[in-house]
Amino acid sequence: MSRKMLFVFNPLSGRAQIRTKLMDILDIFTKAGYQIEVYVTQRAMDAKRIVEERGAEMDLIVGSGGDGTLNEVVSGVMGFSEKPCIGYIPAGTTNDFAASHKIPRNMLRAAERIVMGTACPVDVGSFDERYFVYVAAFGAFTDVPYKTSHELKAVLGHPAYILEAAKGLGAIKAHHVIMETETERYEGDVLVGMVSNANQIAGFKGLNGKNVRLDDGAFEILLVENPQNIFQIPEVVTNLLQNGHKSKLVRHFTASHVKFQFEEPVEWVLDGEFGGKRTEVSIDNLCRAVQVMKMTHSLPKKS
Ligand SMILES: Nc1ncnc2c1ncn2[C@@H]1O[C@H](COP(=O)(O)OP(=O)(O)OP(=O)(O)O)[C@@H](O)[C@H]1O
Repeated sequence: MSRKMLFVFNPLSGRAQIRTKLMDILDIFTKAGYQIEVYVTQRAMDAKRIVEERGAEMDLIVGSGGDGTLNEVVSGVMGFSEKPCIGYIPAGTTNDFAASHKIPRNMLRAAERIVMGTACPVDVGSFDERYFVYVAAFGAFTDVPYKTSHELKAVLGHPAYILEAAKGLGAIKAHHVIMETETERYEGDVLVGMVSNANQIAGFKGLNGKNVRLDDGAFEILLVENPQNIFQIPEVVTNLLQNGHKSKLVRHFTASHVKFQFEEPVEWVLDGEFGGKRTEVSIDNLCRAVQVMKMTHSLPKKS
């Protein structure tokens, strides 16, 4: 009997390249013996809804789009007691999740790896009643991915983020934060905070350490403290972009559970999408909560 697949994709993600790849992707899945049900998302939260409605019957759920679409697919399966495996074909602008998990950006190669791959456990973050697959963040520039228009991303790709970030330069402000993990307490004024399970965030590799384990039940937490004067800014930037260079203003923690408190509601971003405003939030690492299809051995290069 053929296996059932739900294939959900965002037609607008990134540069909308799915339009020229769709036939070949479906061909790869069909040849691998899948009976495919296809859904084209029409708006935000559509991917999560369709996964909740149809996912329980499936052997495999494949999502294609940016990190926001993957977030919805994963959020959709979290309610199932027996979760189907997930496959992911990156089609967004930065594709941080794919980079962290070594999923190829080439859509056809990613599709081949789904059908030939092995189900590998991956941690998921719970953020109150929501979920994230690689990062929950607040503060300066973290809103850039969802504030940048699809039209600009389609034309410029990643540089569209830099243009959007430049618009926000004048509005940077620090938040007074109390953070508690299972072992540590921190209080201070913070420009940017990131709770992540990733090797790449917003296109930057190694922000939260090198070779981060993605199935160990632990988050890497980064807090950038408010510089006392403008002369400290280059030091902070060097620390963030060059792994290994140390700055007292960049603090790193590791934890499975973390709670944040702020003096006023602060906007959070989950996997590049708006995550709501919170004065308090509780974040937990759900160790190995989902299985994602990945290649555990290398494929021969095609001529
Ligand atoms: N047909 C659609 N029209 C408008 N928005 C959509 C549509 N389908 C999905 N969405 C929403 O668009 C948002 C962003 O999608 P996604 O992350 O897949 O792509 P992207 O923004 O191009 O990628 P990236 O985050 O890498 O820039 C998600 O919240 C998703 O739910």
